[in-house]
Amino acid sequence: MTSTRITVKGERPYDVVVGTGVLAELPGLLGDEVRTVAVVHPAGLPEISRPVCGAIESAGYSVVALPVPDGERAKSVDVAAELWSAFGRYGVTRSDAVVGVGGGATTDLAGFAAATWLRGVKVVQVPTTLLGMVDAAVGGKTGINTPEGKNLVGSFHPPSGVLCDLATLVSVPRDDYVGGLAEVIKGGFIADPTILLLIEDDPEGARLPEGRHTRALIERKIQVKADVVGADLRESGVRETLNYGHTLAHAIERVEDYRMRHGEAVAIGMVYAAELSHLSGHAPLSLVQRTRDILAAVGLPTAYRHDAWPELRDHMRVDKKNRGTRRRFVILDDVAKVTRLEDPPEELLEEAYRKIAR
Ligand SMILES: NC(=O)c1ccc[n+]([C@@H]2O[C@H](COP(=O)([O-])OP(=O)(O)OC[C@H]3O[C@@H](n4cnc5c(N)ncnc54)[C@H](O)[C@@H]3O)[C@@H](O)[C@H]2O)c1
Ligand SMILES: O=C(O)C(=O)C[C@@H](O)[C@H](O)[C@H](O)COP(=O)(O)O
Ligand SMILES: [Zn+2]
Repeated sequence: MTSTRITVKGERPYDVVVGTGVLAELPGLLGDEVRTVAVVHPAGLPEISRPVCGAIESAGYSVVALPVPDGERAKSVDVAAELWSAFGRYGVTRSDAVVGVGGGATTDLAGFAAATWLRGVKVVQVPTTLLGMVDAAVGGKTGINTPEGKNLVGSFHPPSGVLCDLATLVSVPRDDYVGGLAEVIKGGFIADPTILLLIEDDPEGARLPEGRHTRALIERKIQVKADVVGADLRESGVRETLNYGHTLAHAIERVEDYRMRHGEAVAIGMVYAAELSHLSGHAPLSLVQRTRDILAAVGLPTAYRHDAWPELRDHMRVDKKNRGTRRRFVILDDVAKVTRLEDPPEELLEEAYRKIAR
């Protein structure tokens, strides 16, 4: 299988490499100056970290494998502090590097640890879930959660490269894989309508790493993300579009104490954002229906608890897109036509919630 390279532009451009056998590129990305490489990986998945450590070791680097808790539990200040201690103990210097291997939670944490250690060391990301490949590992947004909310502490720290080994996707649990489809579908709604057509053509296949359109979907979504973050790394404009559906999603994740998958929360959040787009007079009703249909077709949720609104409304107040007391939402005029809803009235927000409540 040949590899595809998608370049992310910016101050220091880098490539996202998609294919199999892509770990061969690791030494080239680490370069000659690096001596010690800290490999951050989920503790329970030695089979995905072992080949990465092997590729680094056999290229002559000194490898420090640093296991972290699985999934979202890794994104805490305590786990970040453990990594800082380990970096200190093993002598990770400014000319060394961190490699993040795992799902989006692990790459967010690894990126954050790399961004903050010695004020920033090199990081290479090796995402091993669909969501990690098409979204989390690309674009340099790193972060951890705090008791107040999702990703509230973090930094923009682009990787030197992203290696997506498609073979790793076969062991991803089905629900985690499908969760990643929410971010793929988001890419369709905000920028690339072909993504929606490919999923609508074969929703069953979209749920599988070996699906007919899987590779095209992965590459197209990475291209959407690369285009956006290449133009606006620090989210001063167009990057906000990647947050479509996330205002409610992050509030749901917080209410669920991070036990709901990010992708599932994003799916519900996108139905809410579509309802908001329609109720505010921006998008046609057909956009709301299409959102529900495509998400349901791949098995993603489209509704949430009817009694959760007061809690969700409060959590949405800490969203990063807000400015002072002014609340801001990413909404659509139509597919691939993104706009913002500035300070909508409380009643409108609640009315949109009623449409997705069950
Ligand atoms: N930084 C960004 O721009 C960005 C973008 C989107 C999402 N995110 C973040 O990404 C996270 C969600 O990522 P996710 O969906 O990958 O979840 P995750 O990292 O929790 O991974 C899901 C599960 O799959 C397991 N896993 C990973 N690779 C595997 C493999 N190859 N085989 C078997 N199991 C494997 C993980 O250990 C975990 O249990 C959230 O924290 C979200 O906030 C960040
Ligand atoms: O890369 C971005 O920018 C995104 O918004 C992508 C989102 O899918 C991702 O979940 C991101 O972590 C959310 O960012 P946040 O700044 O709202 O925490
Ligand atoms: Zn997301």
